[in-house]
Amino acid sequence: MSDENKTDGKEAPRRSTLSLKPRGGPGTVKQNFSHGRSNNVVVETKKRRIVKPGEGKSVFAPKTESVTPPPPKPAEPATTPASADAAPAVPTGNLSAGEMDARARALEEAKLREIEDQKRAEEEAIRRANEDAATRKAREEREAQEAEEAAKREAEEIARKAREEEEARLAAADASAAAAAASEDGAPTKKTATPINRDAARKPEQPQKPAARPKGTDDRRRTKLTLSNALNANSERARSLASMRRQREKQKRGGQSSGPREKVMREVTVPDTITIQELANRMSERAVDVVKLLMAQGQMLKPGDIIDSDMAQLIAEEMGHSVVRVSESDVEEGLNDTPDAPEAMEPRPPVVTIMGHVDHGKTSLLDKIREARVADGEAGGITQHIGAYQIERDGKKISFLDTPGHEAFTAMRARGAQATDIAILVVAADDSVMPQTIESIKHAKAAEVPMIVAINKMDTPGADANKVRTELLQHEVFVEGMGGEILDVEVSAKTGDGIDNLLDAINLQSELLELQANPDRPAEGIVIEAQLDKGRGAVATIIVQRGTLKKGDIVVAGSEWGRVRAMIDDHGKQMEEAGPSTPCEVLGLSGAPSAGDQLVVVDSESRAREVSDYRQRKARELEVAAQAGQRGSLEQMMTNLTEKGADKAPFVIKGDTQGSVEAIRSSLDGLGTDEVQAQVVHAGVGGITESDVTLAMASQTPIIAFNVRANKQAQEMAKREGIEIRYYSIIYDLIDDVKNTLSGMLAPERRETFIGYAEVLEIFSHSKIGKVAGCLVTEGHVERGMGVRLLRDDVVIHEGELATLKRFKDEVNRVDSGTECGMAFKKYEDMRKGDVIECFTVEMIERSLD
Ligand SMILES: Nc1nc2c(ncn2[C@@H]2O[C@H](COP(=O)(O)OP(=O)(O)OP(=O)(O)O)[C@@H](O)[C@H]2O)c(=O)[nH]1
Repeated sequence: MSDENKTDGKEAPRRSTLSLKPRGGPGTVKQNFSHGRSNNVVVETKKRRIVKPGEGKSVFAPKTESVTPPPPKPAEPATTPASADAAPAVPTGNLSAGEMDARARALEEAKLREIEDQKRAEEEAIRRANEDAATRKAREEREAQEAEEAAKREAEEIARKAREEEEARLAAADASAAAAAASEDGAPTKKTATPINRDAARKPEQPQKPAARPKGTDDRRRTKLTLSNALNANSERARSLASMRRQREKQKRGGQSSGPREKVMREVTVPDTITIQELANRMSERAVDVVKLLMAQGQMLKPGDIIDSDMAQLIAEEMGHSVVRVSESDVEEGLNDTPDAPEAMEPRPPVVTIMGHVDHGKTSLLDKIREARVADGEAGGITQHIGAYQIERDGKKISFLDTPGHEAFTAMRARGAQATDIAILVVAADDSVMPQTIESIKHAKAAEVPMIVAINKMDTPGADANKVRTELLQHEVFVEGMGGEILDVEVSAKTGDGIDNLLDAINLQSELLELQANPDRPAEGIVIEAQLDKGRGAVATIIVQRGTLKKGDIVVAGSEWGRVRAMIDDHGKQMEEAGPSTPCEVLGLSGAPSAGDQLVVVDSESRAREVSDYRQRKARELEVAAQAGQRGSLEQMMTNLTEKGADKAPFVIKGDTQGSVEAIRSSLDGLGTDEVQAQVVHAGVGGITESDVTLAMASQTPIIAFNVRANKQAQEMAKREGIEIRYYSIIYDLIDDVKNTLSGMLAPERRETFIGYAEVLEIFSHSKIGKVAGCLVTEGHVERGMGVRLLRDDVVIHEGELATLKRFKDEVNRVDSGTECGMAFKKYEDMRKGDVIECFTVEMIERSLD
């Protein structure tokens, strides 16, 4: 495609890029397409607009003006007129050759100048780059300061202008007011006043613009950031938009945090223990500041370390905050400390505990009172659980607690005494005062409950009630018959004689006590016994102490809680509610509480859960602390050291009730000696499960099962792993068995028996045996194979065995007193004339725990 074909016959001269080809006339271009079609396109040429010197700047003018430094300016007129001269030629569309040359020269010069400028800028950049950081920083600071000062000046200027304009406006207003007054006289005044007024009204708007816009806005508009601009030391460096924004942000922030930040004093809630980090958070302080403070006090702690409330309080107060101390135990507040109004109190039945030595007839007596045959159903005929019953006689109720008499149940007796109003001390008339009688007296006295002495088995031939009374005196129990105040009644549980007298005595005593309780309040009681029943879950035997326990109540018992699902009386009947002094079984607890725990009714499940959680946590902490104590405390370490020699027989105990487990545990503890000890690895209530077997496996211990059985899986696992499960239903058998095990572990006793003395008369040397002592047996006899000691001046020099015992030249087994013999020691030859040889035997005797 060529332009010659397209143009209308005229020959277009070939020109360079800067051609002065006639412009302004429309031309046509013919477009040929591959498929033969062609198209004529009209090409319109637009004229370039050349600005005259007077009207504005030439095309090159801005460049020369902004880039060219002042000195070369004189050269400018040469260039500018040239371009200006060329300008008038433009409208015609033709430039002369002279004009062309002038323009080319001007262009050339401009290019040269630009190159020079660039060079200078580069040199300046290098110089700046070489400038050390300190100088640069100083310069930047200076510049910033200058910028600040300039801003200040500008602001002052604006303020001044605004003031002046305000004044002018006021003056104008006055003038217009005057003009208005004058206008009433003639129109000309109005004419003169109007322009002033308009001017004054318009003018204040102008300075408001820069005032509204912060300093730098103008700069931003005015100056474009070019390299030469930026590097020109004379020109003020323009701020970038981002820099402006940053500065504004900084000012905003600075405005907020201007001056020393005011510290916020907080009320810090401090619990029993808290980590440093948490305390810092609650104070809104930095943990590092707290650590620093502690460091200054000589305490090297980390943010994650736990500190107690005292230390936390010190820190918080030191940092200027106030402290509110809360204790976790606060959750227990108000649980059972609400007093009852005297007018709400009503008489309540007495709770009577029957105590005494084993087999003195406690259960039989209670049985007679209840007319039920409880004693028949007991394993081995002994009470192993606490029983709680209520009887009604002549319209008066009496609640009874039967406690076991066996020595193992000390804790249970103590608890019985504590939960009771009156203690009945049963003493068999044919057996008199026995160890557990004495212990029961102590419990009753410790619990400060009045006693009634029931002298039982009065039907037996050897019964001697007075002997009982006299013996009781020794234990400071002064019965009525002996001039004291304690009621005593002679009874026979077998015949029923004296039972009425006993019940009368109980009623009399309870009247004296004036027992009262408020039945119209949420119930509180004490757990007498608790067990895990396979079908019924956790079952707690309780005695209500005040208030009335109802089915559906939400209760907390120790660390367990639950909704009372059912209540069962001592006859196995369901109850809807249980008033003060009523014994009952409670079903529905989350687990078996401990005997002696308080049972309290609470208003909501959340409250119950809160208290239960707190108590469980506390129990765990205690356990951990105890374990930590075992590991870490010096006292414990010393104990461990002294106990190191003792062999331990570990056991896992599972029992039917809390009380029996407790009893077994304390009995086993009591069996230990300095040499052997029973160690209870785990003790719990309920049947044996796989986890018990796992525990037993870990320490290779047998499992002691008291009145409980292993489930199928546990049985199989125990069989597979070779873990022995020993089943018992009588506590005597259990204790005897453990005793035997411990006895088996006792090291046999070494018993030495003296046989005879022989005096060394002479020392001979034998070629085969070595040194042989010629002796005379002075006492007893000496025997081959026995132990011998060499004594010199009654001091043992050597102990060993005889290598030879000769009579003349023959080896003999025994040499009697008054006979001479030759004796040699095994591996010892330093015998001397005058030494004495002691002969003895050693026996190893098996021992047992008594
Ligand atoms: N002759 C006679 N025997 C009695 C009398 N009271 C109890 N016994 C017998 O004494 C034995 C022990 O009686 P328990 O009632 O089991 O004695 P306990 O004090 O309850 O014993 P533990 O529950 O083991 O503390 C039983 O064989 C009774 O038959 C009594 O008044 N007269």
